[in-house]
Amino acid sequence: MPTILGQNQYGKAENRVVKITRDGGTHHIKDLNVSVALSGDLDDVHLTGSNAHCLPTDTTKNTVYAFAKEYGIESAEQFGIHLARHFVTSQEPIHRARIRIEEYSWERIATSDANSKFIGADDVNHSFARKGQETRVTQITYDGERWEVISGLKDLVVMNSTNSEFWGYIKDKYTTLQEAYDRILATQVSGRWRFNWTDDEQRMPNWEKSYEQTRKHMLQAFAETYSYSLQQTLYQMATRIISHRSEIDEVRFSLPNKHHFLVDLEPFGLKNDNEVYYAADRPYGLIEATVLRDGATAQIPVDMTNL
Ligand SMILES: O=c1[nH]c(=O)c2[nH]c(=O)[nH]c2[nH]1
Repeated sequence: MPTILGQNQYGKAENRVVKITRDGGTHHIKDLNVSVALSGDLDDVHLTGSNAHCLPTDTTKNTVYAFAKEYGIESAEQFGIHLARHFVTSQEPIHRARIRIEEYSWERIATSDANSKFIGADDVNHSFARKGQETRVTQITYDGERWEVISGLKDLVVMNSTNSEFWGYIKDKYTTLQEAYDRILATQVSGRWRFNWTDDEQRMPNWEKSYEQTRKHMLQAFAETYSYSLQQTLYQMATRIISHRSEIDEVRFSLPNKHHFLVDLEPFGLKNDNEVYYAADRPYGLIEATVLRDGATAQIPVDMTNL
């Protein structure tokens, strides 16, 4: 049956590129999800099996990462224009390039006054929280006598662009992971904290203030901990909450390790000096733990932080 090839396009979708620009101790992040769609003189590719006009999608991916290094990412628009122009002007069969970019915004985590006395101002400029993500959650249980209030948040994405190492771990015959002495540490925080308020007669916490302060202490601990593992950072985040918020006796975190892998740019003659990363989606390490005030008993269900 005769058929006619209609509109067609191809390219690599959802290239997750993270570019860190280091201005002394002050780091700037551009975090993009870049999708490339090319079209042009591609009939033969579909009809005959000849790939003579086909620029591999793998190459379009590499171009995204190489351009991040070579030209930087001033804005998503500028970056997209650069890419689109490149594909159309460098490859004769490619007549049209459509670049779609989602940009994820990050804001700096304000660190505590106490901390800034000990470290230079430069040192606190590498910790970020992703904008517009988190959901605040709470669960209230009452049996006619006692109250249990467990509150928390989920989907708060945070990143330290330095001050994270991971080395000295077990190595067996299946271990390929390279030790890291300066890596990105990023996670999507899901946390729950249990209030010790159980009784109508006791003074009720100021829930709004408690949330705001708990969130603040948690973020400050994330930003201020020089980390040797996400496990260690988790413990610091929870401990900071318990030591500053007397109304909270138990904290549980579920922290996916959002891996950022350095892109190998050497095949393109470029040196990647800890600048251009591939933000991997899955699999991810999942680090979970409960931290208790001394004398308290664990009541937050193990699986609750995964909801
Ligand atoms: O902070 C980390 N903790 C781990 O347990 C772990 N495992 C791994 O492969 N990378 C990391 N990073």
